[in-house]
Amino acid sequence: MLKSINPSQTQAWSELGQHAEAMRATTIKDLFDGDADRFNKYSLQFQDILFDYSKNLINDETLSKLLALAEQTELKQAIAAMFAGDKINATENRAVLHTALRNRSNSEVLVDGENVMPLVNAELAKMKAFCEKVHSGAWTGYTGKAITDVVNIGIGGSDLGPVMVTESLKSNWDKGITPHFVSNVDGTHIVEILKNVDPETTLFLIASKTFTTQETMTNAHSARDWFINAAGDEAHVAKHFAALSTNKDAVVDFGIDAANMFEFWDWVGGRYSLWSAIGLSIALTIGYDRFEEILQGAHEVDLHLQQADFSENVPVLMALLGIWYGNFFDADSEAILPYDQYMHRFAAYFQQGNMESNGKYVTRDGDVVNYQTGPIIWGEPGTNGQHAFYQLIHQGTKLIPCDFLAPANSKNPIGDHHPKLLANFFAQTEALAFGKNKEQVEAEFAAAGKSAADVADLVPHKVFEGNRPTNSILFKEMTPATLGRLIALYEHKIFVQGVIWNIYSFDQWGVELGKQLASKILPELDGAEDISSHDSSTNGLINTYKAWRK
Ligand SMILES: O=P(O)(O)OC[C@H]1O[C@@H](O)[C@@H](O)[C@@H](O)[C@@H]1O
Repeated sequence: MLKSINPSQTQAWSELGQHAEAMRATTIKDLFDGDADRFNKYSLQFQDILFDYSKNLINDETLSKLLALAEQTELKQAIAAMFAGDKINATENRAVLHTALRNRSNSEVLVDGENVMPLVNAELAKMKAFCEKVHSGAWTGYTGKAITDVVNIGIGGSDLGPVMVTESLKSNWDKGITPHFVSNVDGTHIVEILKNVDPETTLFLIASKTFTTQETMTNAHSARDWFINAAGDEAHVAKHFAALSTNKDAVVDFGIDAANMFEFWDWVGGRYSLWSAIGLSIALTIGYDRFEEILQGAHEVDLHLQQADFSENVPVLMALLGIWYGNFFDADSEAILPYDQYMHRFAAYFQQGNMESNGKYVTRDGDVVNYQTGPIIWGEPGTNGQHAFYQLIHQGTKLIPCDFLAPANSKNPIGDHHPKLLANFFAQTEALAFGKNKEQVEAEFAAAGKSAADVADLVPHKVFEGNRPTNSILFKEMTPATLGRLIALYEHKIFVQGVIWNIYSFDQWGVELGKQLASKILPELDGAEDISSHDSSTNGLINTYKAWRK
């Protein structure tokens, strides 16, 4: 159990409040003007990743107060508790040990007195053996052909991680397997995927921690019906369906052989599960060895979180910077902007990671918080975002701290695409920080031969205030290990913030009410009679749907 400490009642919090007032009087530009060494001071290199946080509205005093907040909210103890297998997910009475899944040192990790590493290692060995069989062609479909397509059926944490990782590592798809992902209960999703795969060469992975999720079970049954219809015999299911789950009974009830089940455990949260059997679609697509490299990269970050001084601890700094803007400057969202087309689902992945983890309004004591918790996360790959929503980041009325991410080396280095891409990354962070003031705008007009009087009306529209904070995360190139590191950095940022905000980051009760109401409404959609059991809006929507449906 983590101790409940109200961060807003710490000394550091009140000092940060006063300090934020003082910092409003300065700008990022002033801070750079006053310190030629600012980049060296406020950037860190972790393995092949450069984390530059110098373009933030912070100075040494800010950092020392933020670090004091981490200390006063007992972050160090919380980190130790998580890695030790304490049941820090108290509302579900569970340990939080996605870190054990990637514990490449194989040191003992105890849950209820039992070392879980033998379980983890056995499941990894099973995944490895399965990948080898599929890749070598030893595992065949019902007509003796090798598998060419894998369809992962899952939603939320059983979908977003595998989608994001396989897309990010698309340059490593060299095993002859094409992955597909079905998540939405909208029949369109599965129907469109099934149009492109051949039952003889397709393997379905039913990915669900609980194996009860409505969307996944509905899609899994439709896939099974489609398959049996083509194969003509239920006995062939064994060669084409595997399950990734914690719920063996439900897997067997569904008709999947227990031998084709890849297991994980209740101490793995759904949105932290890509490191587990849920990652099987990843391992099948890029190869098991590369999957292990992802685990290795993440493991390095796990060690870094535990061992590095907080002043040099990348995830801790990322978390503290988020708290600085969210709690002391009222920022309510953060943008994640990867300048890497392969990372196009990275922001979507961390939408779940952040918003399901830290979208909580009660403290660990059950009291309503008196401060902001988890930010809204959003983002699209650069440069597309530049031509869509950056206008608001540059000149809107909202403060939006942004993370810019990019590989120094492209997997597709054609022509001058990559220098152009990176020039945009660098230019955007520069423009956001330093802007363009009135004098600069006027000077530009003057240089173009325009008189001050003629352009006076236009000038305010062309001024960029600047002072928009960004982090820059530059890495050498996208490799499985690098991706593992990047994901783990963001995961731990979320954890650190949850500790400081005194909330439970590893439950997700907020998704339950909608599920309950949907199962109540579903039978009401049968038949033609009008419904009157809800409020007038819900009744009106249901009854209009019934009247309109063909
Ligand atoms: O993996 P299963 O159990 O199908 O859950 C899938 C998803 O369900 C949602 O309701 C959330 O709770 C997510 O955290 C979870 O990842």
